[in-house]
Amino acid sequence: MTAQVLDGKATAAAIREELKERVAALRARGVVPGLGTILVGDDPGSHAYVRGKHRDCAEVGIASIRKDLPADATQADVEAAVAELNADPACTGFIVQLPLPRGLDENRVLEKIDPAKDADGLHPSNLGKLVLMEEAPLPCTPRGIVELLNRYGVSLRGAEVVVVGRGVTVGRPLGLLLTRRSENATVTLCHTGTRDLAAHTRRADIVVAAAGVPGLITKDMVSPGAVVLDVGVTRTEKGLVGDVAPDVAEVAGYLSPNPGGVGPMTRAMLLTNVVEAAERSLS
Ligand SMILES: Nc1nc(=O)c2c([nH]1)NC[C@@H]1CN(c3ccc(C(=O)N[C@@H](CCC(=O)O)C(=O)O)cc3)C=[N+]21
Repeated sequence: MTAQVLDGKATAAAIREELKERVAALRARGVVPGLGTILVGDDPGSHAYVRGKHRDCAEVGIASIRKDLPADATQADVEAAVAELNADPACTGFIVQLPLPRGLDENRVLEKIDPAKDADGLHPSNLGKLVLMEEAPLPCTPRGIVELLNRYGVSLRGAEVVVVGRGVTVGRPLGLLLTRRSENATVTLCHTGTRDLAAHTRRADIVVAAAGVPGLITKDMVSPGAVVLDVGVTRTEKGLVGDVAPDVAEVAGYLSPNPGGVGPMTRAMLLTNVVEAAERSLS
């Protein structure tokens, strides 16, 4: 048996096609959605991600505004760039590319974003709304994971989901998303302090690997037919390596690969957040 691929690349392309129509409808009513990005420093990976986001915007008709700051930018410089995008009417949503260079306080920067323009759903008041189950922009990677499963008809209702990784951008918000009444999954959030990781993953209907540890999830840790999503990425000399060992495909029922899985979905959800914020501004 070999797992069916949860193709994030193709699914994201289909979502972009749908967004094109929504953007055209907004433009017809005089609203041009605009995504801003703030990028600090010269990490090649971060530059590649930001380039990709602007390319996606061009494809669907979203305007984009780019603010690139040097590696030696101060906290005040970054916060000033945030203030400019908050005040810019052409920017309907924006992100601060993470991680910021050492010495800059990410949480203090994220707090300065206008929550109504928070395209990443990472402002503390939007994360708070997720806890409160109030409507708010959702973090892009967790939302992309749920969307990918929905589009392949993988049911979350009552499913045992093991999330590996407790990061603020993936693991923690994903746990909150999956336990909403609309998803109704049962979530176990595992992390580096988990005593017996394999005992948890073997019981799971769905395993989400978002730890950033290359090859962490091996074949023996996955129940036959389970759904496995590889979210973690590590840059090595041999290229990008995910958290899921390749032979997991021999036992899993569905596998979201990396690359080609959740990464493109994350970008598609960023565009979706920008379009939704622009739609909300009309109603
Ligand atoms: N404020 C902020 N928001 C983010 O959403 C954010 C961030 N900072 N910092 C970094 C992480 C990482 N991330 C990815 C997005 C797309 C791919 C993606 O499309 N990857 C392609 C491959 C791209 C390649 O080859 O490098 C794929 O998986 O097929 C990967 C990773 C968003 N992040």
